[in-house]
Amino acid sequence: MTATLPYAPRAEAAPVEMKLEQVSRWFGNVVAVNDVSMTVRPGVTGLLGPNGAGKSTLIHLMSGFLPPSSGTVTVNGEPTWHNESIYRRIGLVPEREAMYDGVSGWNFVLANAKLHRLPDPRAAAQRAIETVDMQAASSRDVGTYSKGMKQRIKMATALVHDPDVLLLDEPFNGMDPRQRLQLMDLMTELGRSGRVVLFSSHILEEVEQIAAGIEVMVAGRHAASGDFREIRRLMTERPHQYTIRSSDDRALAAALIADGSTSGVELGHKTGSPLLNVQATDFNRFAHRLPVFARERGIRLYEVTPADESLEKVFSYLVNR
Ligand SMILES: Nc1ncnc2c1ncn2[C@@H]1O[C@H](COP(=O)(O)OP(=O)(O)OP(=O)(O)O)[C@@H](O)[C@H]1O
Repeated sequence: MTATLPYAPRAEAAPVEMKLEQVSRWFGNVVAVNDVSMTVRPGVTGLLGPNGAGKSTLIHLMSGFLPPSSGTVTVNGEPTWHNESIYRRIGLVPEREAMYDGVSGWNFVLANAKLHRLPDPRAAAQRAIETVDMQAASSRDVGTYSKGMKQRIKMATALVHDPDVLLLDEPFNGMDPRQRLQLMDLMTELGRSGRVVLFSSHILEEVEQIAAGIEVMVAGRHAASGDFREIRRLMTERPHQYTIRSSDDRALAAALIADGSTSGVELGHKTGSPLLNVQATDFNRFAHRLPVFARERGIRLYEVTPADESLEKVFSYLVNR
């Protein structure tokens, strides 16, 4: 993908702003998005959340292709739902999309340029294809593309009309490391040029690499918002559960209770062998004190395992704070 962007920067005096106000969306009894309010500004924003959190639904609501059950989504004050003038300002890269296997990449992008009724659809398609570095393969049928190539052609389709807002649903899925870096560069450039670039992911490290702002979604709700330092802090400051096996669990338990870096210590058994379940409230202190206690008391630590490190648990903590 090209390092220099062939698209003009947006005027700083009138920044693009996407606003969600108390947006909910339900499907029958399922509440996919629950009372979400947020403002997304120019630059790269990561929408982080576990599977099923409502990220795809939120992106479709933002794009104007899905109506909110309640609340509003606006771009600079104009509602996105069913608004043709706004469609020209938004580009969407969906996660799953039935692509016509028998159509060439070129024709796929060109068809979208025509749908947008661009004055010179061929020039627009050419520019978008060059931007994602797909010139060499553009005459081949989409059915012969790798997942990463399909992703790039979808990106070209979303860019063809030079949108102010680019929404990408899990864009790095199926990409190799080189393609991933190229896409990250392109997204960063688009963000720098004054565009709103929002992408979803369930991988914190991926989001941290390029997103200036992170919005966290869990179970349909907007759970947290901030830069990656704030989100990291929220995640490390939460109580941590550990399973410990040692040569003297009882003595270790007594020392930990007396110390105050834990809120719960419990002796237990798993598959016949004794263990200690610990809830550490002050993670840094606990990590520092545990080996000191063991050494002072001549206790051997056989195993210290985090019991709740799955991303789902971390996310659910953020929501239930
Ligand atoms: N068209 C639909 N009909 C019924 N339920 C839906 C529909 N779309 C989404 N849902 C439900 O809404 C919830 C949120 O789904 P959504 O796809 O938005 O989450 P997600 O965070 O994007 O997850 P994933 O990363 O797995 O796609 C899920 O419980 C899902 O089953």
